Amino acid sequence: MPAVSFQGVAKTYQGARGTLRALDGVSFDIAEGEFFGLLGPNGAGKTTLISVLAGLGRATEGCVTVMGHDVVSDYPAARRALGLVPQELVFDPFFSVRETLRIQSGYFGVRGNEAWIDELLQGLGLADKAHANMRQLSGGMKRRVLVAQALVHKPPVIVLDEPTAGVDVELRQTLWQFVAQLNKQGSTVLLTTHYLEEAEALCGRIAMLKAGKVVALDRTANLLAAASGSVLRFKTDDALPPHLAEHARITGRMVQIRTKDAQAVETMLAKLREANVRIEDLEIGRADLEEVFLSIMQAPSSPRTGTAQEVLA
Ligand SMILES: Nc1ncnc2c1ncn2[C@@H]1O[C@H](COP(=O)(O)OP(=O)(O)OP(=O)(O)O)[C@@H](O)[C@H]1O
Repeated sequence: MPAVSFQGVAKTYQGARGTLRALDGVSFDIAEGEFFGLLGPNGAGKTTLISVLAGLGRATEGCVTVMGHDVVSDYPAARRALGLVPQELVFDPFFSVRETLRIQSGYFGVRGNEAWIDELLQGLGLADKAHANMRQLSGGMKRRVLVAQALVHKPPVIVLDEPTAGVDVELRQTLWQFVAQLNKQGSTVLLTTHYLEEAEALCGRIAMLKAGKVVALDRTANLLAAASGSVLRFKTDDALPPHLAEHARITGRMVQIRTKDAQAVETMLAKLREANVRIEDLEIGRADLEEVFLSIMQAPSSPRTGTAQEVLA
């Protein structure tokens, strides 16, 4: 039995400009114990898919289960199997951290879990904040409480919706250490993030969504291996001519250009010289997940799974 199963999931919204298909036939399974990444640009449908999974929104078509429980017909069991760390920070400001966690436990009918609450506070670096009122906490600390709150009932499936958006390096490390440990102990993790280096480091398998459709789904290692070729990285103060700039990823002075092979590197360097682009700190490296992601997102839309090679060719 998969930990999570999406079968033919579609979701439409009625807007001023007609019907929007936010999810369009999404089907995939996440096995028990996987650390699974769900990636996609803004508006791809990630949050919509997670809302359907957590029973916060209904799919227009299709079927979703968590640990075998249908999220509509068997909602309480499906919801209990899930620990959702939402994007937004919403708390009652008058309770302390420990009270907040006790109340959440009560919501799931869990009692006598003080030892686990202590473990959560410890693991998330909140031990000295147990008695602090929620309104006294910084944004980063509140986010830690949000994670603890999602885990009070020891759910077998943990869903993290962009948990590190705008949080500092220390919290990211605490969070990933803690979640990685839970995953090692058997928890299934579904993560959405815009930080592709996090997804590359943590996720065993990744699905990429684009305009409501799954456009890539494979083991992270296979996605990276399929991105054969190299990336030319250098710095420059000069503007690239448009015919070169359109193939480049430019971040300030840093330029990255994907090339197929060694011959293509030579050709690209010759073209840069010809265009009088002075380059500094030249490096030739392997494509990372960000490169893979961008090539897949730029490819013409047609759903493909397990065939990133074709998408990138
Ligand atoms: N309640 C709603 N009513 C109408 N349209 C909506 C609603 N919620 C989401 N949408 C639309 O559905 C599409 C998918 O949105 P969604 O929030 O799921 O994307 P996302 O992948 O989570 O994006 P982001 O990375 O920005 O969080 C978008 O076009 C969005 O504008």
